Parts: sequence; C-alpha cells; structure tokens
Amino acid sequence: MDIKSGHSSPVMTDSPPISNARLTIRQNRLPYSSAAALSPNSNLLLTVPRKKTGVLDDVKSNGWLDAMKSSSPPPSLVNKDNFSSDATDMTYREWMLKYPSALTSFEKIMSFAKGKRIALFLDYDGTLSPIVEEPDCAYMSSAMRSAVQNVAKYFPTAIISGRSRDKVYEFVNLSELYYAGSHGMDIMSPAGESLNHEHSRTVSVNEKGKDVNLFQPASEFLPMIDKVLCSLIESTNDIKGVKVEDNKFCISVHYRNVEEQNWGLVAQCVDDVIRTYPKLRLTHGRKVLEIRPVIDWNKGKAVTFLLESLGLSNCEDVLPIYVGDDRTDEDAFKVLRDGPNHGYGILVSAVPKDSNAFYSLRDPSEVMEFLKSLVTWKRSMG
Ligand SMILES: O=P(O)(O)OC[C@H]1O[C@H](O[C@H]2O[C@H](CO)[C@@H](O)[C@H](O)[C@H]2O)[C@H](O)[C@@H](O)[C@@H]1O
Repeated sequence: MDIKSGHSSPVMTDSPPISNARLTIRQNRLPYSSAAALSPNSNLLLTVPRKKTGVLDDVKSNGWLDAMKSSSPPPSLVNKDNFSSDATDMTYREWMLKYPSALTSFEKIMSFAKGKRIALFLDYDGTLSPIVEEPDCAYMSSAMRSAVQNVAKYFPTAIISGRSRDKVYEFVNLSELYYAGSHGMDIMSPAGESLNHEHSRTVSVNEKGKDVNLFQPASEFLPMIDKVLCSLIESTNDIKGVKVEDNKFCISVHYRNVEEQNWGLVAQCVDDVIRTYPKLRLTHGRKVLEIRPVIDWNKGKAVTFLLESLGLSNCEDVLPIYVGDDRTDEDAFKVLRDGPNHGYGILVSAVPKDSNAFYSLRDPSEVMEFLKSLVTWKRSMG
C-alpha cells in the first residue's frame, strides 16, 4: 500500500506471521454468512462454544501448542548464572558469528553511520524493560529512561510496541519521542510535531493540553476488538493465571502464569472466540497470544511510515536502526534488511534464534550500553 496516497484501504491480506499457526481454513467452518462476518462493523453475535475438556485437536493440529511452548526461552537458559555452562555458551558464541554483538561491532556500525543521519526505533518489552511475570509491572529503570532521553536529543527516536500507545507512553514517559502502539497501528508524534500524512489527525492528549498528531490505520476495527476483548475475558475467566490485556487495536492473552497443562485450554478459548472473526488473526509473542486485525500493517510498516513522516525515507544519508527482541520485531528487521531504507536490525536475545536482524544484544542492559555508546559517539563527532 502506498501510505503517502492514503487512498487505498490498509485492509487487505497480510503477510503470513512468522509462525504457521494461522487461523486460515477457519472461514469454511463459520456458522454465519461470510458476508456478515467479513464486515468489521457487523453485529455478529458471538456464541462461544466453550470446551473445557477434550482432546483439543484444533489447537494441536494448527501448531498453536508447539508455538506456545517455543515462544519464550526457559528461565534456565536466560539466567546468567547458568549461562556459563560450556555447551550453552559455545552455542551462543557460534550463533554470534552470524549475529555479532552490536557492542563489539560498534566501531564497524559507526564507520558505516559516518556522515549519515541515524533514526532510532526501539521496541519496549524485553528491549527497554526486562521480561517480568506481571505485564503491568514491566517498568523500565530510570537509568534506561535517561539513556533513551539522551539518545533522543541527537537522533529522532520512536518506541514501537505491541502494547497500547497509552500504556507504553506511561512506562516510557518521555514526551519528545514518537510512539507506535498496537504493533504500529497507533502512531503518535511528539507534541507540536506532525506526522505529515493526510489521514493523520491532531488531538490534544497530554496533561499540558499540547497537541499531538495521530495516525491509526485500524480504527474501523475498534468495535470488533472491544467485543472480542469482552468475550476473551469471559471465556478465559476460569483459567488460573490468564491475563487478557487490552492493547486498543490488538489484544494480548498472556499464559506466562498459567500451568503448562492448561495452555491448550487457553489456546482453545482463543480459537473458539476468534474463529468467527476472519478479519482478525493471531500471532505468537513471548508467552502471549496476540490477536490483531488482518490489515497490511505491522511494525515494519510503522517504521517505513515514520521514516516518510520524518522526511528520511529513501535517503542515502540515513541509517535507521531498530532494536527489538520479539517475533513481531522481525517485520521491522526485514524492512531494514530488504527494503529501500537500508539499516540495521539488532535482535535482543540471550538465546540463539533465527532472525532478519544483522546484529545482536544479549539483554536490556546491553541495549542501554549501546544507547550510551551512540551518544558518546555523536558527541565525539562534535
Ligand atoms: O512489542 P513489545 O513492546 O515487545 O510488546 C510485546 C508484548 O509485551 C508485553 O508482554 C511481554 O512482556 C511482559 C512483561 O515483561 C511479559 O509478562 C509477557 O509474558 C510478555 O509477552 C505486553 O504485555 C504485551 O501486551 C505486548 O504485546
């Protein structure tokens, strides 16, 4: 889609999510007319068949359970005390030959950045804040906030998160940044700046009454998302440890605190709800099932959009850098690797995994070091 023209609807087929666990084939089994189901504004009533027992064939056959199990490394692998086990360490070192550390490769990256304008894109959970059990408590440290604030003095900086924009803004709390919540479906400029898009709109949101500019390509899905949110809260209510998070244009169903034997039940509840909504799809994050509209929009599109907004698109002298830890960040890594806006993806991971990123950092503390190094480098350039 040409986001500059703004004429075409972003509602179209999306690229497949990284996991194969898609809700395709479901349309054949819809109990309603597809015409009704395909309208985002239809009054489709949910009659959710709740399966609390049984073989859970559906979720097993489409690979959800496998994806759920592999969605976040077991604590023993990320615990630094255990990390020094020779075998694990060796595997990680071998992996780093393919994805070198952005810290040890810093000079190389900067030699490429010389004479270029850097634009910085930062994921939130697992990148700026450590992964914690309780999603509402994923605070970033004040040291990290300072590092982000400093780096934003020199380079345009955006936070790109699966969370709702409001929530991630609350955590980061820096008004000078761009924010893209709901996996890029809710983009906000800093106060007084414009997103320079004909479909963006100006609203007065912050406590000082300052104007910001918003771009929300999935706004027509809000009523549908609200309905599905209510259904998911209701249908998972009896499963201990489940948390359903309202991310505005997306919904997260967390199973990190659910006993593993009940993960199939979580998947079944989600499947039962969203199977009647072919305009919604599911992706897998870190111990979380994420439900979002089937639109041609993701974190990669948000990066492209922001580069265009900033007038930094398709410029030889621009170097975009994206730092993220999650599968959803892969869309952004891919855009920087393959698209016209060449740049570097940096994967934050303490365990080896395949990625479209160029470089790696082990954890948020290394991310902070990297941000500080960027500031030192920029200052040294005078
Ligand atoms: O795009 P992100 O900023 O990385 O957001 C992705 C999801 O992050 C959050 O969940 C993850 O972090 C939680 C806190 O550490 C953790 O408890 C959970 O298991 C992780 O999946 C957030 O709560 C989700 O809504 C985001 O989609």
